[in-house]
Amino acid sequence: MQPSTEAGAAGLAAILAEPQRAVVALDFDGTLSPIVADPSEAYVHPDAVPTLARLAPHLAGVAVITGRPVESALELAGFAGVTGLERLTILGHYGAERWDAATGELRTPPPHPGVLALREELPAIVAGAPDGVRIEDKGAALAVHTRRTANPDAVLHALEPELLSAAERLGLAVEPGRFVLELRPPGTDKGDALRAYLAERDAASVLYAGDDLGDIAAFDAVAQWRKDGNPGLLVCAAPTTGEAPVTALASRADLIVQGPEGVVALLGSLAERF
Ligand SMILES: O=P(O)(O)OC[C@H]1O[C@H](O[C@H]2O[C@H](CO)[C@@H](O)[C@H](O)[C@H]2O)[C@H](O)[C@@H](O)[C@@H]1O
Repeated sequence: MQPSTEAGAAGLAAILAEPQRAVVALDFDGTLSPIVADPSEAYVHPDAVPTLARLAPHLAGVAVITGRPVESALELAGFAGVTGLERLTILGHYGAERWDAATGELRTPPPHPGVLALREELPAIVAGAPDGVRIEDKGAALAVHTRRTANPDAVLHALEPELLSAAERLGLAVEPGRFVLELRPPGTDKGDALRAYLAERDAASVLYAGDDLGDIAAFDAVAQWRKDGNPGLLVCAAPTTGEAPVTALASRADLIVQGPEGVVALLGSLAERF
């Protein structure tokens, strides 16, 4: 798998030349985990964990940067206690939460009062919505999903004004995604999470792979990292559901792969080079 851009080729070359200074950072849903109708029924690609376990020991670190709570990613993927993943970090809730395999320590933010209030209000907001609308209670955030409705785009669009107004009133950030609108505490995004992780690992190169709107901030962080003279590789995991890829990712990616299958194949091809 060859990057289609010079910058991407330089990023890949740097990762291969000095893997012990490279960070691989990955989104979860749509990137390691195939998109399914019900978030609670998500699963990781069957080869994802073994492939990461082969790759990670050669690297400065591997981070899963996700909108999910850490515990959800841990439970769905079974990352804990896997030999080879001792240097894995999960940055959940867009970086507000953190778990390190090395210590098993989970750091969670205090509850945001806006989320506590929204939890009470949200059932009334979605009460008149068509069948198939689901509230996902993520603990530190709440998301409204429309994938299971007859017209997911239109239903999300119709719910948007009331959700945006609740977010503004309660001091929450709005995080759009694939047939989902999430209301969450402000203050961090995947770009902030990635920048901090790269600095902490003293990384000299980075590969970031993502598929959804929440990953744009991480793409921005890698773009800035490259402007600062550091090599990086941007990978877009194109949806395998028939949905269009996120333009802001696909148009800037050095490499476009097909969903988690393609991401895992890429990671496997890297592992084989070390
Ligand atoms: O940052 P991510 O790891 O990509 O998480 C973003 C959101 O992903 C999940 O929703 C998405 O995946 C679901 C399961 O495949 C799918 O049903 C839904 O339509 C997608 O939007 C998750 O449920 C959210 O909490 C995450 O914020």
